[in-house]
Amino acid sequence: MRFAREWAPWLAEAGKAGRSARDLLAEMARERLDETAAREVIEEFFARLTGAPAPWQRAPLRSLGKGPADEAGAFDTDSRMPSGHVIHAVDRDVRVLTRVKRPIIAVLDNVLSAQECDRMRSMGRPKLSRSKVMNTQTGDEMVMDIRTSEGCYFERGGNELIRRIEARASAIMGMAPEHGEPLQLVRYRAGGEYVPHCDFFPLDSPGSDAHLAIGGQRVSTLIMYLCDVQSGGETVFPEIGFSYVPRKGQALYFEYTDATGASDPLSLHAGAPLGSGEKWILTKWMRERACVY
Ligand SMILES: O=C(O)CCC(=O)C(=O)O
Ligand SMILES: [Fe+2]
Repeated sequence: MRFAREWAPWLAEAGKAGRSARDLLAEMARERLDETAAREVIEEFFARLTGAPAPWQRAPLRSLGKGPADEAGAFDTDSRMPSGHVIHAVDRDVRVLTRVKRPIIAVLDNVLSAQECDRMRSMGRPKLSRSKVMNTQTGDEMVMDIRTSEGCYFERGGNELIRRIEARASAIMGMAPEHGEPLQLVRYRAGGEYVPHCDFFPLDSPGSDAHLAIGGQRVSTLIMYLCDVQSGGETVFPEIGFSYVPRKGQALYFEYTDATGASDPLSLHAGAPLGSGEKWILTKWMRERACVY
């Protein structure tokens, strides 16, 4: 392919310098190259010259404000979430309590009323079944020990309450509701957990393809907490030593995929084992494009 040949000398230099695939993509984007074409060239370069897949997800962990990640413009973009201490989320003023710069995280208060939390739990209770996770090889959803909880989905726009919560989530996350996956409800019981994982689909796993085809990569997550938790059950970000203790009506927003499609490995997170009682969460994931199911 002539196009790939033109880029070959530059790619060879970049490869020797150990630059990551996402740095290369960001530079090609600045040169106004079509993103799909650029990704193909990068994939082909790594396959031919190194015999390995392009290291999209193996970006080294760098400190903020220093190093090639920032030169390439990665992760120094502003959050999609509106700025300011209060977000006017359609029918409710949501207060920002805490922000983390990388990975982008915000702790949000007053996202749901106590009655809304209770109603979502009672709507979901009869529909619960064991939670599944994606098999990275096949893309199938499977029950696995790494996620010990029960859950269900609510059809998008399914009723007035769901529409209200979806509109609020969309305002908080700065993405149109059509980019959202259906809301997912999860209940953990004592001992239940979700071991450390990233919410974005790994680009080097064949199982991701079918999921990426629906609306592209996941870009951000909003976890809404439907009850207080007595012990354990924190949402933990082990790479940065950050831990959030669930509080009814609050939410945790985090964002991990930038405009070039690069996803931040520092967004690794977990639902820590629950000590006693129950933990209920309601989650909205946003995709790069409108998701059509
Ligand atoms: O339970 C939690 O605190 C985290 C849940 C989570 O990460 C997920 O459902 O993807
Ligand atoms: Fe997650």
